[in-house]
Amino acid sequence: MTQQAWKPDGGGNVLRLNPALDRKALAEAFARDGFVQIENLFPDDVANAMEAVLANRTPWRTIFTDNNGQVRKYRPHEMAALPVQQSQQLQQGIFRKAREGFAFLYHYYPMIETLQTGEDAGHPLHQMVQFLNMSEWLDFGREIIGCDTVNRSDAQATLYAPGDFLTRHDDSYGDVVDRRAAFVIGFTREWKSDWGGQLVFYDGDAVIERAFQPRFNVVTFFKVPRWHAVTYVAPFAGAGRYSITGWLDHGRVDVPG
Ligand SMILES: O=C(O)CCC(=O)C(=O)O
Ligand SMILES: [Fe+2]
Repeated sequence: MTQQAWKPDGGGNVLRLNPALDRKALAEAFARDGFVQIENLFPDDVANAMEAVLANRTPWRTIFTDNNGQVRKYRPHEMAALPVQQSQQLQQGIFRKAREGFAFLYHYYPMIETLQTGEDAGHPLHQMVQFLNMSEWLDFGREIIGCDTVNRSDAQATLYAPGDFLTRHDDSYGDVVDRRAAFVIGFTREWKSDWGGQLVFYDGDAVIERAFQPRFNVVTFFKVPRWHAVTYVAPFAGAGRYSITGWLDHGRVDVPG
């Protein structure tokens, strides 16, 4: 598969990784700790273009668990059309579920699904998800996580806006796709720790092992299953938390090339 020029803003950015990453050292860190954080993942021009796409050109949808734990998805116009009373009821249901256990509310863009259906044809995130399924990324991921059999990136773009969260879970997803590692590629600049939105690792329910601040052009790989969460983004947060998140797994490769 040849790599196409990536032109989110009429420029000629070609999606590619920073060639200077010390893969061997990063793989050693992952093998030792079960996670690794990698700065400067993409060259600056790619990271900047990606940030512009996420901040300005992505038709974010809303996804959440309702009071029965059912996943609900809304497109922007559907969210906007909800009567105030109904949206307040939904909000209360989300809170009730989150109080008890697993629940979430965030914004997302399903890159694979829209690529398959032809929706938003030509959107730059489609090239991103194709890149995440090309050998440059898959070879890199296989080397970092020390698993040479993973054959797919399942991925989506996410925005955690003020009020968004994802409670504690472990990313296990049955045996069908056999996820080996999660990745979170951050495109968030100048975040303050008080704004929440940290990726947190837990030991059981009680001990916080580690918390990662949203950052720009930094990827976090972690071995799954592992208990983790995205903490509530404060109502006073001054920015959105933008990421490309996904898993390296053994799924059927169904991303059109
Ligand atoms: O955005 C993150 O930091 C993690 C997201 C996550 O855990 C998930 O989508 O399963
Ligand atoms: Fe997760």
